Amino acid sequence: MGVLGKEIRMNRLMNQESGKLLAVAVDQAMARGIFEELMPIDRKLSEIVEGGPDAITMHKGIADTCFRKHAGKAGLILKASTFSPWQPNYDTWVTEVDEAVRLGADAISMGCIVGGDDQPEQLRNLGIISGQASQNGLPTIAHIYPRGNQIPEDEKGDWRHVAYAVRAGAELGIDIVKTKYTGDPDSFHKVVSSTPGKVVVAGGDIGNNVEDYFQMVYDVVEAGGAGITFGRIVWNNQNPTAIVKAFKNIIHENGTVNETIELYNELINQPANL
Ligand SMILES: O=C[C@H](O)COP(=O)(O)O
Repeated sequence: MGVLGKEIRMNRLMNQESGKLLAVAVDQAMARGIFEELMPIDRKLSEIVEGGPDAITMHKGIADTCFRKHAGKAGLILKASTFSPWQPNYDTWVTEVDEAVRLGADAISMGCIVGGDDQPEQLRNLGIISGQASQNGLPTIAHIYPRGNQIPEDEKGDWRHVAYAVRAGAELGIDIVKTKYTGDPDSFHKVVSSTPGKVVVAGGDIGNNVEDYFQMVYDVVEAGGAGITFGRIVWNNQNPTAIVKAFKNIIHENGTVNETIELYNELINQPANL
């Protein structure tokens, strides 16, 4: 039998009706550099929470200073590592499990890049954090991507490498693995089938239009994915509340892409009720 604390937190994290996860990540400023849209973090967080995500991923300082007023409205996923604009393929520890527990986190997350020279150390870190988190009843989430320097550029989207990444996370006892979408439901189904763990996807850079993202999320769920942890596509949107509600319609309410486009068009010009 598992640890009760972990089961309670997992049930808080995953939507009880759909069994899926809609998380939003606001941890990018330290990892990727300055984004003007993410600088007013207090207001952004309020707009995101207003949309009703299951959880928000952030670093400890932002949690401590900005998350208090949202406690109980959305789950907290504490990010325990970061890469940087100058070391984009190396995630280093920035906190540990005891601090996540003190901050009231529902889960702890760590990044890990596979397929590169630093893979051994990053997998070791993932194995350590999953063991420590388990002992403390805390679920773990890995942000794990096959983008290391040993993988040729044109192979980084290959489903086999993505499957390797998610399987490595599951082998190390990670509860939820977040990775990149492989671009089509068939290959993503193979990824999901390669692991006993839950697989969610990141959003990536803004570039596609929102309709493409609705289709992507629909396909992820159809292929057996457990949901999303999206960052830029949510907080770069002119109305983060509206886009979170739209993604909810697909992930938790089985909405079609067309229904979701209609809903989004209704919501996009409504100001958030902050
Ligand atoms: O922690 C952040 C995740 O990678 C999701 O962010 P993204 O959707 O901007 O890629």
